[in-house]
Amino acid sequence: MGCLGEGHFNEELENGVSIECGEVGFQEEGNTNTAAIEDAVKVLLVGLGEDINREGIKKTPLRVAKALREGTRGYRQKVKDIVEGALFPEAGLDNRIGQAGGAGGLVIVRDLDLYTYCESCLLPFQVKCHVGYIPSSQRVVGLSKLSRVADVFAKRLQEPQRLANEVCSALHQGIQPAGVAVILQCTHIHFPDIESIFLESNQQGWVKKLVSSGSGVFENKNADVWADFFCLLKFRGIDVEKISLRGSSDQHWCPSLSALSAKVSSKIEPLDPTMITAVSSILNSLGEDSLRKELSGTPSRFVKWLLNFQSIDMDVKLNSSLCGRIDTLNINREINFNDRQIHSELNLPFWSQCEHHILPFHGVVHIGYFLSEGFNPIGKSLLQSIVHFYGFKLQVQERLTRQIAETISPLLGGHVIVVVEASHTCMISRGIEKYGSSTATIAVLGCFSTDFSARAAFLQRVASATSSGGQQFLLEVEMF
Ligand SMILES: Nc1nc2c(ncn2[C@@H]2O[C@H](COP(=O)(O)OP(=O)(O)OP(=O)(O)O)[C@@H](O)[C@H]2O)c(=O)[nH]1
Ligand SMILES: [Zn+2]
Repeated sequence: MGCLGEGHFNEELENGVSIECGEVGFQEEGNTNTAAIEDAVKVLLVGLGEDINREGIKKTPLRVAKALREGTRGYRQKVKDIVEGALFPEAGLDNRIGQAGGAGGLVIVRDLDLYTYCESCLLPFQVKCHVGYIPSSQRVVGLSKLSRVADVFAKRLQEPQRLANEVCSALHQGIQPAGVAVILQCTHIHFPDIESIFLESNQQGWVKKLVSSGSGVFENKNADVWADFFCLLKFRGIDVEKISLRGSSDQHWCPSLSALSAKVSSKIEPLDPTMITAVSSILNSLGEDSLRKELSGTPSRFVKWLLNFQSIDMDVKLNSSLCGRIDTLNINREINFNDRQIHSELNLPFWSQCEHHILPFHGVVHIGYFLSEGFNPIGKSLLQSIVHFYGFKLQVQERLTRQIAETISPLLGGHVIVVVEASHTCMISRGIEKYGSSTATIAVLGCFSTDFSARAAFLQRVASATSSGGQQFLLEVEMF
């Protein structure tokens, strides 16, 4: 496949793996590309109707440019340099029948967490990577290099099967083993259906795809050695035996290509051509060819995704919902503290876009309130609309939490608690790369701000409805 030594640029690498070329010109080229991406991001922000001098997003173009350069650094890395210096002699079996050590003993590294950019929509997708190889010629490779090589190809615009093939092929060429096997469990964010999302909230979830690639003795999909690989994965609770080793024939791994998404997106066309040109110029600045077949629709798909967060239509929807609501309610009545019933609506999904990095963050909102006398409970669909209204914007989580609380508070008499739980792609796919991390924020208004027991009662209700985390914590405390 010609992956070994492949790279569009040979500049100094961000992860310090290899410095192929110390020429000053490459640094300058990097700066020029970063500046070009910044300019393009400004065009996108303006297209979304944002004020690019607003405090929260002033630095966003630079952050996005840095994130994209970092997320595609694989174009500037060379596999050869990574592997070559880390091949170590290791004995095989001495005059016995069998395979072991540097001559035939299967080695696998499991659960490598990677992030890569989807070439169809430019959103990051998560990859759990398992790599195996069978050493030959009495030599083994440094374990970390399996991960580093996988990362070289993850840090490019990718599609799952191609990523698996490229990692497999590059390792095979670099190590020259008896065979290499790669299994990837890929998880792509789902695209919200912005039109119907107000009607049904069942828009959570992920698109998952499992792919594999094998070389040498792993080329035969029925080889016993694959069974060994699967069993070693099972030790970690990973059951991939049912995967089609011939590769999935799913037409649309990326939700942006699905029929539903196309239908939804068609409703927010026509797209601003300057935004599309801006995304094309970003692709070129990253070292890609925006005319490459697989990338030809990517700029418009990315712009369509972004326009979800313009939320013009939803202003009207929310205002009409709220006006209708406020007309039928009395405002400023005291809460009946004798009846301490906390009304709650848990797990309302939301989608948002981090205004610092223009990357998705999404999760659920839990709302609790005391109903003041003379007020009526708010139905789930109105709460969900409010959540979506403040979600579909360039946001930060604290502001989202506050805005939801402030909006529903006058509709209920002022005693409201709102908890937002979210995964931030910018915390996971880039920068600090805290896989599995999530963020929770709380806003408390009225008596929830002073009455600890009311707060605790609501939070306990959320804990028992959503996970067993609370119990685990108690057990840990008892151990001390
Ligand atoms: N408070 C808050 N911070 C957020 C939210 N979303 C993203 N961020 C943070 O915004 C900050 C931006 O920090 P900067 O130092 O300007 O940008 P950066 O260099 O990309 O930061 P790193 O993420 O640390 O690499 C980061 O710490 C992000 O984690 C959010 O909803 N709320
Ligand atoms: Zn995609």
